[in-house]
Amino acid sequence: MNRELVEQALARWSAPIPPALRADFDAYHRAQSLRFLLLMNLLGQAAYVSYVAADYLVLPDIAHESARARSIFLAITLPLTLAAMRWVRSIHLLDMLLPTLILLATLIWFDLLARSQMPAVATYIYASMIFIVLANLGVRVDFLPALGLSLLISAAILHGVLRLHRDDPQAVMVFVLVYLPMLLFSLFTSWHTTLSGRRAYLHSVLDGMNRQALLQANEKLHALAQTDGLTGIANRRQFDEQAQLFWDKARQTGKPMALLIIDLDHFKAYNDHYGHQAGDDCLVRVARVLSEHMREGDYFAGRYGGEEFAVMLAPAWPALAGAVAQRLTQAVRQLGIAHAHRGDGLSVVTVSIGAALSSDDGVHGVTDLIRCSDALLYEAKRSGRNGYKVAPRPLS
Ligand SMILES: Nc1nc2c(ncn2[C@@H]2O[C@H](COP(=O)(O)OP(=O)(O)OP(=O)(O)O)[C@@H](O)[C@H]2O)c(=O)[nH]1
Repeated sequence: MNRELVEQALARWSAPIPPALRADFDAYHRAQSLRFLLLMNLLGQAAYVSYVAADYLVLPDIAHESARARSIFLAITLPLTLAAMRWVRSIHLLDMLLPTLILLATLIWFDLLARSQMPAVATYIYASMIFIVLANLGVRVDFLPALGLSLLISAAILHGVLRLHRDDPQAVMVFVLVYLPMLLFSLFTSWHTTLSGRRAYLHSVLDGMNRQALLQANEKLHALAQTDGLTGIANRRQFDEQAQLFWDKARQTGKPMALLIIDLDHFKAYNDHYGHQAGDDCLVRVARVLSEHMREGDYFAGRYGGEEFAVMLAPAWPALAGAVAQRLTQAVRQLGIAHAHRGDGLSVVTVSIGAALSSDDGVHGVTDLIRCSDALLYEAKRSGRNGYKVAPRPLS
């Protein structure tokens, strides 16, 4: 979703929901408002039924009829409400359930009042205000349909009042004067509630976008902090973390790990003759060989620093470490990167490797392992380069 669209919608006073977000808006409101709508409907029905007590007090002549009508009303609307809240997916329909039932309740109530001969009817009609207030307070999502239903409820109330005060226009006028502010107040409330609902939703979309962007930026930063900028493989920081993990696992499983330190041979001469940029390209190609060389098993390749790389594998034994070191030296040599100025008779870029194992004598931690690999690398260099040394038994 386009962030600008959401911001534009929020900038408009009516905060319209962009079409692309409507389905999500409905789902959001269903989750937010379903419980409220259910409670409002149940409370409304409970209040409607409880007015039977008032009828027995002030309109005893229609109290029985009222009790029957209200009971029938409840018998229909209660299961209907529960079923609608359970099965109806559309939050718009659920939102309109309460005003619709209130319209029905209004019609029934005025019909009952019209049958009563009690003088209290003239004042009791003012209780009808509760219908319009409740209808509008219960609205969460759609103001316009709520407005339509409010007008219908008001028409039903006015029709009932006119019927009861057929010969008393002054009483009708007083009722209307009292009723109108109540109607406007409750309409304002439902307009404000629905507008706030849209705004809250649009803000939640923006918050979600912000969180997502932050998450992505964090992931990117994390990757950058762990990756070597030149070669794209793991950097020293990540290598150190992984070395400790490899070490811990080796101790837990009792199976040794191997650490291979890989150093380019005569790389200073390469840089001096082919230039620093060519030196960088050479490092990138060697890094690719190391990182792509083995895909299965616990294998980890990183740039250790400068023209030095490191590879870890687990579990590892001297023979396996030797075999991997041999394959790696061979693979780099086979890249065939021309190096005519190394001065030892060879004419391509090669590497020397020192490989130590966690099971070697005197190795008690990652630092010892690195020290041993370094010492073996030094031996490999001294033995003429383009080769490897593995402890405890030199293989070449
Ligand atoms: N192009 C390039 N060169 C680098 C980079 N990091 C280190 N080097 C170079 O690698 C060279 C390493 O040189 P030395 O440590 O003298 O080792 P060597 O010439 O490879 O000799 P031996 O290791 O004994 O075979 C130096 O010239 C560094 O400048 C890098 O990121 N890019």
